Amino acid sequence: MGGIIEALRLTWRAGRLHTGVFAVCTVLGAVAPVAGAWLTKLLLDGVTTGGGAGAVLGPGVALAAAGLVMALVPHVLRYASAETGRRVGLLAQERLFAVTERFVGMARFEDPAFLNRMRMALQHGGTTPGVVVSGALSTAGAAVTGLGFLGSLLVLSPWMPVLVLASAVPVLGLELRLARRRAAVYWRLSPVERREIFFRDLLTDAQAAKEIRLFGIGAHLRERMSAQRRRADGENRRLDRRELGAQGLTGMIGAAVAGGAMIWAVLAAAGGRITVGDVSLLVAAVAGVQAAGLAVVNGIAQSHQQLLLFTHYREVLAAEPDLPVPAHPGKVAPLARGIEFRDVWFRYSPGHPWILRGVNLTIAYGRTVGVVGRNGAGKSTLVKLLCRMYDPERGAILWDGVDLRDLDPAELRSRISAVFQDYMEYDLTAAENIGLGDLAHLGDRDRIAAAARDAGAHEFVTALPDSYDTLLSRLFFQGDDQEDGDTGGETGVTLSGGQWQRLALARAHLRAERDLMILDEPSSGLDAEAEHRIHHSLRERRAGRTSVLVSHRLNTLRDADTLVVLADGAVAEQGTHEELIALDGVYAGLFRMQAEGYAEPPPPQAEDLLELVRGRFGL
Ligand SMILES: Nc1ncnc2c1ncn2[C@@H]1O[C@H](COP(=O)(O)OP(=O)(O)OP(=O)(O)O)[C@@H](O)[C@H]1O
Repeated sequence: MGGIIEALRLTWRAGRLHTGVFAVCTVLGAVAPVAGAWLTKLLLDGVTTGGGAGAVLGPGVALAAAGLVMALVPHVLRYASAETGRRVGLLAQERLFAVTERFVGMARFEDPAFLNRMRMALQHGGTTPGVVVSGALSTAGAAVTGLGFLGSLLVLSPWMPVLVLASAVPVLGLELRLARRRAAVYWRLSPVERREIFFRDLLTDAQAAKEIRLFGIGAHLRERMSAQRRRADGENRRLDRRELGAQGLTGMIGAAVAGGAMIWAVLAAAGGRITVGDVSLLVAAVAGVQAAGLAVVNGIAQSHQQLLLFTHYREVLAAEPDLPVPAHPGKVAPLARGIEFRDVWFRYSPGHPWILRGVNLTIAYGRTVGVVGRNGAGKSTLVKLLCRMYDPERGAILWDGVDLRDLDPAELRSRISAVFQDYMEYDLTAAENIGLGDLAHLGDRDRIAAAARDAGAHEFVTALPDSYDTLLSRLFFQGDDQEDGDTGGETGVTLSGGQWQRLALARAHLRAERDLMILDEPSSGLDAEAEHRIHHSLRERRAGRTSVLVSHRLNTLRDADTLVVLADGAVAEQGTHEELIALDGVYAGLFRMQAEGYAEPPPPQAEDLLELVRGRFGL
């Protein structure tokens, strides 16, 4: 019931005028057929009883008017219904995405069950209200038509309406069962369809195209995509067959009732018990009641099915926050003392292994902390916890002594600038790619260019065809949003990996005056010269600022105030570069290994080369 009320409320909010037009047209469309049948009877009786022109003129004109209404109403109804659908769809989508923005952390976006529900909510949240409203209105309209015809039948024979109504009861039961089954199948198929979409996107993705071609996995992926489709088709086919059987049965019941009524009417007319007009009325009434009954049943069944699917939309809207936020969170003051990890334990879910097992770490105000560790040691996890994308399971992270959980997450993030390891590449212009780092400066070209200069991006951006206005995408046409979608135009350009990374850095630089700068592998894709230049500018910008740097290139972290080595979920070593080298532990080992790797190898001897060639060609 709550679902119906919410669906109706959503429709009303989306467009009162269209909902009103919808209702009025439904009533007109419902009354017109009954009026038409009665007017036809009056007309025929007027002709057969020889009442003259006066007896047929009135019903004739009224019949023409009813015909006009019946001709116009479906078109207006279709428009009102489509417009209501569009408005409700937009409103429902906006509400859904507003809810996802309220999720403070990332866990929801990594939860397959939630993603399934979200997909169902997106698919049905916008359509259900329209279907329910049109279902309710057309059910009400059909009920009016049906009652009108039932009354007409009652005038002709008392048992006829009972017979016709009785034949509708099993139909309703069957349709409701089918509706429930269909809703259950949709839910069951949601992950299957998400997988199919995944393979479909992969097969048309420019980034994936290289590997797909080189590894020759196109047919394999296509088969996996088709397998998902076949599975969904199989379930839908079974359902359609059930529906076919059920509807075939109900159709036969309806035809038998209509045929019986017709025979009775013809015999009654032959016996002189009813007039020719009565026969016409009876035929129209039986067909009308049956059509109305079917419309009522379909309306109820469809609304029932849609309301079952609508529960996903309601559940997403009612979803609890993923991370608790106090009703009156504390203000986030500018960082003055520092950030402290106090015995932080973290795993991604109770089913996942512990990633951090009691991390104790202080990031003092104005200092740079470099974080080092092997792949999977938990460095990026630490960074995400620092931005409160997740909460520690035990222990706490303190901002000047205040637990992050007691602070307003949006305010906390407004004090942080970051380049994540998996930074975004937005299919937008170069200026927007940088400007998104600080929306307040999205239109400030000077600041954007300054941030680009600091990140070593200005030169290549100004060399692009439209400089900062160049669209960095091969998915859309330049200026796509102003032109017709398929008229073509200039395609955008795409950047190299290192160039994208510089843009991500520029985005972070745009908000560089924030209290904390986090750089997770900011130079992994840069050439040696760019890396050198960028680290030089980072060093200058970082001076006196609090920053956390994560990198596997240990020489870029050498001058950090503190180096922290993460191993086995905890801080294994901590100190300056010199202290850790003197300690001769994990860091010293890693540093030596890299230094040796960078050292010039001895020139190969002729004998070595010969050996290599022999080995390669099996000589
Ligand atoms: N969203 C996630 N859900 C579940 N496990 C995750 C998630 N993200 C990371 N992990 C796991 O957490 C561990 C630590 O990952 P993390 O990305 O923090 O490591 P890292 O030290 O940054 O590694 P790298 O040097 O390779 O970047 C890994 O074992 C990884 O599989």
